[in-house]
Amino acid sequence: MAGIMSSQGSPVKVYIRIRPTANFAHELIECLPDQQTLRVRSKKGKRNNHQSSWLFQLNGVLHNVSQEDIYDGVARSVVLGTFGGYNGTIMCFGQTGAGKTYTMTGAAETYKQRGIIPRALQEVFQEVAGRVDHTFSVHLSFLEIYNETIVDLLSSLKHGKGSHSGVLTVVEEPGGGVSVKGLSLHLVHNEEEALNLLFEGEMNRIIGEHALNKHSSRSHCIFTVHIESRSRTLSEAKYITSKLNLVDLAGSERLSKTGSEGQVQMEAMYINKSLSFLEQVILALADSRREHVPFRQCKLTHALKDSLGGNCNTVLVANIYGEGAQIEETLSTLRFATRMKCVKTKPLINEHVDLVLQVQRLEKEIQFLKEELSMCNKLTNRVSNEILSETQVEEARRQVQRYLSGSLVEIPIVSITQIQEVFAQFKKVVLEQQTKLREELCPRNARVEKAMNTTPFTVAEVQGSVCAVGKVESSGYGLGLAKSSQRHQREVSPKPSKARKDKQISRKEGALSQSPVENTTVEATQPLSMSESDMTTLEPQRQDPEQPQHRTDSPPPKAEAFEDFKAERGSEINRILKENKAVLLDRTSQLRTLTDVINVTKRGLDNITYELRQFRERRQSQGQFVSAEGEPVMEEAELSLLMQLKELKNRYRRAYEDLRCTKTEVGYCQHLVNQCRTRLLTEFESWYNESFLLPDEVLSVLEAGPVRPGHIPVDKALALMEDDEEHGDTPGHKLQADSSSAVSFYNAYNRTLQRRGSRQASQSPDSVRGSRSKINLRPILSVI
Ligand SMILES: Nc1ncnc2c1ncn2[C@@H]1O[C@H](COP(=O)(O)OP(=O)(O)OP(=O)(O)O)[C@@H](O)[C@H]1O
Repeated sequence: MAGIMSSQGSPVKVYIRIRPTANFAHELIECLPDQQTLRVRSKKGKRNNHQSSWLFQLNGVLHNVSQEDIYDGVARSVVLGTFGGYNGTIMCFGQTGAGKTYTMTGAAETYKQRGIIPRALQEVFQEVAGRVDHTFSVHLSFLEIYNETIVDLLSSLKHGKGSHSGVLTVVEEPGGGVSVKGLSLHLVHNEEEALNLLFEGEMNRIIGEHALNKHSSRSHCIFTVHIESRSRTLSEAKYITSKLNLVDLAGSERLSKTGSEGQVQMEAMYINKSLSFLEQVILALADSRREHVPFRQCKLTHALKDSLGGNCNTVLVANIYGEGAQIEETLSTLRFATRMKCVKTKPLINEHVDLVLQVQRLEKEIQFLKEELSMCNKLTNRVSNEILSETQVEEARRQVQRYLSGSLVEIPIVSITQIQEVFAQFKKVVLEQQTKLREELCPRNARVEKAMNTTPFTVAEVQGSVCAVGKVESSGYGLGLAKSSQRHQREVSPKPSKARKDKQISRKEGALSQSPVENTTVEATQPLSMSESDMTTLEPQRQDPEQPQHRTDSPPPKAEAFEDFKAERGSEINRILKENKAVLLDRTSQLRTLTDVINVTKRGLDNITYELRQFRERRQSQGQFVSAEGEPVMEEAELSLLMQLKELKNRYRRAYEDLRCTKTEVGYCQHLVNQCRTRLLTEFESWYNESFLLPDEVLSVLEAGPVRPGHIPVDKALALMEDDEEHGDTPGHKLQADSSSAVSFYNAYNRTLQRRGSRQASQSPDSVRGSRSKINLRPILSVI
């Protein structure tokens, strides 16, 4: 048993209660105004020659005091002390008939005159009902010591625990206390049950009749209330117990006065003897020099051992007569009371540890520590042989879902395998979200994609099937060149492009003045791939006055040709590009707006958090208001801030989610724009080369092969011509002979370029530069 000492030692409190009488001896007994001192004078002074009067100072002199006031003034604090874990003893001592039983039990006939015991029982159960944070168990026992024998006054009742049929004996307990072995303990749940037991025990008491008292108690009685309380809120295994001993001692008597005979006389002898031992014990306890206290001399002193010299709050009520006839016994009682006042007890809280609960708690802790250790080992060694069951996997999935939805604050870590599963579940969710997002985005960009898909320049087409030369695609814009016959027909088309017109004029002029070979030579000396300076200036190619006349057959300036291309041949891809750019612009602007919203919301969140922190700090320094229900009370302003914070957090989350989606859209649109831009440039280049740079001979060879003219770099195509000339063969013959292998070569070459081009297109528009030919596309890029 653990104990907490309330003080170094507290003296026993002693009160005097005077039995009311019509013949109060005012000349002998005087209650002084302090209500704590009693002056007693000796009758005629014949026995106490040296001193005719005595002053007895006690804790209170109670004269003409009601039963209620006696309880409040004498007993109440002791009763309440038991709920703090302190044992308490209230004891009535005095001459026979002086009012001990009246004080302790009261007059059974009148409710108003009920004594300390019934009032204490009422108080106990009121407290039990009021202390909802604790559970209580209340047991009662009731014994009498009659002729030096301990009798269980409740042994006739069933359901008492601890009783046995043998002799009841006082036994010492390990903590220094005492208990009565074999005494029955009765669990009671309410005041009524407790009073029933009290009355039952009272009925079993031995009552005798003599001259001074018709209903004289012939025994010492100890009514004990045993209280055990456990906290409902604290899960600790600790609990407290306490005992309230309510002792009604048998009255001292002078046989000459009581006129007792026979049985009653013998009882009186036992009573007087035990009271005499009690006096000796009190003398010993009051004398600090005494080492030995003779508690064991009789059953009464032994049973009262811890009430007198132990850890109790002890109160003694000394009952006296107010009549002159009993002054000798009154003096004797007052002397006993004065000695009792010198006795000190050491009240302790009776705190215990519930061993069963303690073991359970420790087992739980050991289990927890084992798990923690195992986790630690796993983390350190990175070892995990565990395989999760389906239920565990499902649990991990549910935890991740709840965590993402916000209904779970954190996912408890159980094992490495569980952590891995949780990550796997997170990955699953992310992938699902990605797919969903893509599906959501697709309809928005379907229009653009559809347009892209309808155009002929798909990767599959480039890499796989190749259109016949001169074949014009059925949908979208045409690509490649028409057969030379058709080309000539185009010359008379109602609206020839400017570039085409230049080319036609130039070709016509060349045809008049130059042989095909010369013409080819001129073409070869002219830069086939535009130099950087050419493209940077974007100036139309001026004819050098020093150069021969045939130089007039020069291609139109690229920038100009590009404008023509966009207006005609490349109009469809150009339109798509424009649309994509518009969508991109729109999404970028949305992104900017959302970023602004997020930044503003974040600033708002920071401000409110700062203000809330100030509120909290102020509250900590000034104290927390608490409502009647014990709930912390918040100021209206702080509450409003909290609501705002919640709202802002929601807004922030929504905006962030939108931002994420819009960012993805922007990335996607940017990709489409890049793709269109690259394609426009690539096709322009092919068209330009074929329209203005490749000689008709090469074109005619290409027309016959499986590759489209636009897919062969112009310098390579011309190189074919040069090779043929070097070998002295007729160009037409040689080209036709070698065309299949050359075209295969360039076809493959072209595919590689296309693959690289499409890769670069998805990266950046600039990276397209130089991928297909040496033509610098930067100026055109800057235009589009
Ligand atoms: N303060 C009091 N007010 C009214 N009646 C009292 C008071 N004290 C005692 N009496 C009455 O005196 C009578 C004797 O009292 P009581 O039985 O309590 O004495 P006692 O000290 O217990 O005697 P005993 O030691 O013989 O048992 C009873 O009838 C009781 O009602």
